[in-house]
Amino acid sequence: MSIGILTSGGDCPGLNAVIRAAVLTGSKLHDMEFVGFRNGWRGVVEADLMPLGRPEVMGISKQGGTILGSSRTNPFDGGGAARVAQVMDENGIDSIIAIGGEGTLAAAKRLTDEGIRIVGVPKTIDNDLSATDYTFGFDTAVQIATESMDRLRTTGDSHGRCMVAEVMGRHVGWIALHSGMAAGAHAILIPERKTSMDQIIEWVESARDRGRAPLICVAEGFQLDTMDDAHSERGLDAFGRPRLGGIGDQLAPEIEHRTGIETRATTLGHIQRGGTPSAYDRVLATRYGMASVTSILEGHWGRMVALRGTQIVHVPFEDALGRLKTVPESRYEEASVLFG
Ligand SMILES: Nc1ncnc2c1ncn2[C@@H]1O[C@H](COP(=O)(O)OP(=O)(O)O)[C@@H](O)[C@H]1O
Ligand SMILES: O=P(O)(O)OC[C@H]1O[C@](O)(COP(=O)(O)O)[C@@H](O)[C@@H]1O
Ligand SMILES: [Mg+2]
Repeated sequence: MSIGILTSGGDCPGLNAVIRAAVLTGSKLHDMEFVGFRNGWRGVVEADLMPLGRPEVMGISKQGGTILGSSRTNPFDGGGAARVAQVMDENGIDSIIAIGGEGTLAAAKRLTDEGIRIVGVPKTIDNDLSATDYTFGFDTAVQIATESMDRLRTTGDSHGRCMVAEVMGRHVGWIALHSGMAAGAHAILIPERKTSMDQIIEWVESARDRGRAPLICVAEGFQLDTMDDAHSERGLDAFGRPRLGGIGDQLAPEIEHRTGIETRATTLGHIQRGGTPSAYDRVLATRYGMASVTSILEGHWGRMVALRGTQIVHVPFEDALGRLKTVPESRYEEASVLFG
């Protein structure tokens, strides 16, 4: 049995650990063979394949990124299910493990509905996919953001400055909430909760009045209550979505102007997505990779592996689509008790 693996959408640490685990489990225990599709769905529609045996996956679980490459290609722009079936047939590929976020899984669902044998592995650094408690990459991003804010604090303390740290989080504030709590930020600003400038100033001044150098953690998708859309000044991505980033730079001068505290903003950006995955992410990714092989053996087409508590389960793609896993109000209220 030959299986094709692809990684699609934005990368995150842990993708290689999924690939390694699937290849090792499948080849060791079940006599499966694997090939890699290069650059997500693009490699499928363009029949751009690479060998994926044990030598190719040796030692890669600690490597960031994806050895297969990624893209935001839509397979329906390149021939859809008919083309995918043709490429699989010509290369003797029985089924596909698609590792990706809600976009990748939406494409996978449409292809599965048309008879292509696909199982999914959820991927998002933002941790916003429904139907799974956690996705790999998130823990690493939170760790990097926390360490970065710890560093911003020492320099902020030295100069008595207000430091604004902008973290990833397009639609949801999980990275901001967790890293902001871990770093003891004086305010955490997330896309789920529009907030007024007056409120932010109150938190900043309260921290300053207690002799602290204020630290603000803001998710890139955060909006002030006066904004209609998330801040974007960098054009559109390949899928036509606004590239976010820069809300921290918007807030900093306003905070400085209104409080008189010298304020500096740092956008962490892709630093959060690069480099070696945390141990937690490697374990989760490895378990997902192993479970995806079970999915194939049991013919769970149109389903993805997911984490429920400590168990790996298999859920239909549609459970992960349509509705994002946002930060519940109660989690934000809990954190906000310590703001200011
Ligand atoms: N509804 C859809 N049908 C088919 N392809 C889709 C759909 N939504 C997204 N895609 C394709 O999947 C790609 C990956 O999705 P994207 O949102 O960029 O990443 P992720 O999989 O990480 O969410 C998109 O660029 C697009 O080409
Ligand atoms: O720079 P890129 O690749 O367009 O991606 C940036 C976006 O990807 C994200 O990290 C989301 O990625 P996920 O698909 O992993 O959830 C956002 O936070 C960010 O806006
Ligand atoms: Mg997406």
